[in-house]
Amino acid sequence: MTKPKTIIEKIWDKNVVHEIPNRPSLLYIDLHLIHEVTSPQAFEGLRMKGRKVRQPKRTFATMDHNVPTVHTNVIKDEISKLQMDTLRKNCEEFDVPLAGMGHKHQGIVHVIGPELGLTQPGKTIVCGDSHTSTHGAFGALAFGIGTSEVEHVLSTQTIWQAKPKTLNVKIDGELGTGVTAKDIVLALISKYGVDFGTGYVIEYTGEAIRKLSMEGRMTICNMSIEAGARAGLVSPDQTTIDFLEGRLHVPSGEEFEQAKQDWLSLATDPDATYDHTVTLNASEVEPQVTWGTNPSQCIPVNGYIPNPNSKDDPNAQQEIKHSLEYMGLEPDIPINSVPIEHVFIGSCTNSRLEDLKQAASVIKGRKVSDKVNAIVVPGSQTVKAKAEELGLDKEFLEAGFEWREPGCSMCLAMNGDAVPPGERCASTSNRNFEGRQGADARTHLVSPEMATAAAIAGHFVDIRTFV
Ligand SMILES: CC(C)[C@H](C(=O)O)[C@@H](O)C(=O)O
Ligand code: SF4
Repeated sequence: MTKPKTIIEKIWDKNVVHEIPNRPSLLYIDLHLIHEVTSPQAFEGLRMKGRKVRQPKRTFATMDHNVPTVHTNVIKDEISKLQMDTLRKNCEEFDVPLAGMGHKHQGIVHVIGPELGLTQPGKTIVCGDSHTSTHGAFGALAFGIGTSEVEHVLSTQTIWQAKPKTLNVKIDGELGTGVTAKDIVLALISKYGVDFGTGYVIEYTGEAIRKLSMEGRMTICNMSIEAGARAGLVSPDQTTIDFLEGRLHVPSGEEFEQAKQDWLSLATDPDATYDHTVTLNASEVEPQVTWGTNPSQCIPVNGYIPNPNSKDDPNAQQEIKHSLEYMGLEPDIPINSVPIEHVFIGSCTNSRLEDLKQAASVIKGRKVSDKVNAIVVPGSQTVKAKAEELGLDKEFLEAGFEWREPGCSMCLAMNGDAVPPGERCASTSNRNFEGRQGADARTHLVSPEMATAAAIAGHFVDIRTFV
């Protein structure tokens, strides 16, 4: 009998093209996603060496980080404009398909890959972007790469990669009402820290993961990188198949039936073992809010801002002190008493149709507080169009939210959508680092439901009692 394998090992074995003992292996890449920020030098490198893109059909580009989210054709920022113009020129010259600004499939790279069915189980997927881990939700081995590696993949369709260790993150139990995939991943990082995944590829297992929609699985895999992991994935099952069936780049008819069997056979074998396992009980997870400047500095919504003196270790004390200072927070106060000035619903973590539906469902005829600026930024043109078909745009607009064009937007403020210095934002994105949403901006990561509730109340509020 063959040795039982995890999905990670199965994909690895299928895609390795060359192995050298004790050295990284050469891995074949099935899909290379591209955006405007990390690709210009890579294409320039090809040009200088007189090379072509090896597999243009396995390459797909979009524009996301720099696109304006207000309706305009004019990009004021010189660098943004240059990056976008350069991507367009490069895609034309090298024959790479592009869903650029104005294209009906444009959107955040990690939203459109799955949406168009480019992301499929068993694929190795890379992109010059750390949140490429999102695609792992489909049972793909998907990870971020640097710009020099982007050039390597463009010219060879391969990458040198050390075989990863495997980490089983087992999440059993049932999620309570109002508690979401976002709360699971924040609680996980809060429990185990921002580096428990270092050196590993995570497989998320357990009954709570099985019950999640593909959108919820994407939210969790998206933040694998915030736990230090190279990638995070979920073994494919019927939920995966149902999501993919009928999508633009997914085969149909007989071919789909065959693909389905292949995909399901990739799931981790029952007796496979991992290098390490950690667990979380979903029934104990409460709605989460980050209070600090990394995603592990996180507490349940009814919790209190930590006091540095609660720690014995001087380094831990200093870390809390520093974060509190940046965040302008006093220790020991309830987080739900903290007023906010901004709400951002968007990013590759939480800007899919399901996220927007869930965020809108909290409104119930109420209005955004007059002290809060709240924006909703759909993850893609497709999400935007579908949301508008459902009338979600009107619900948000009537409540006092702004309804914007798709892109990364206030997740990292590269396109000019920024939180002003010293102001506070409840954000559905994945990073609360210093300066992330603008110079001296203060970010609190939450779920889409919690973001809407905060927009209406003007401060954090427990979604479970906000009826
Ligand atoms: C700009 C890009 C390289 C960056 C990343 O790699 O993640 C961005 O998407 C982010 O989220 O910080
Ligand atoms: S939405 Fe944010 S996290 Fe995602 S790719 Fe864009 S900038 Fe990075």
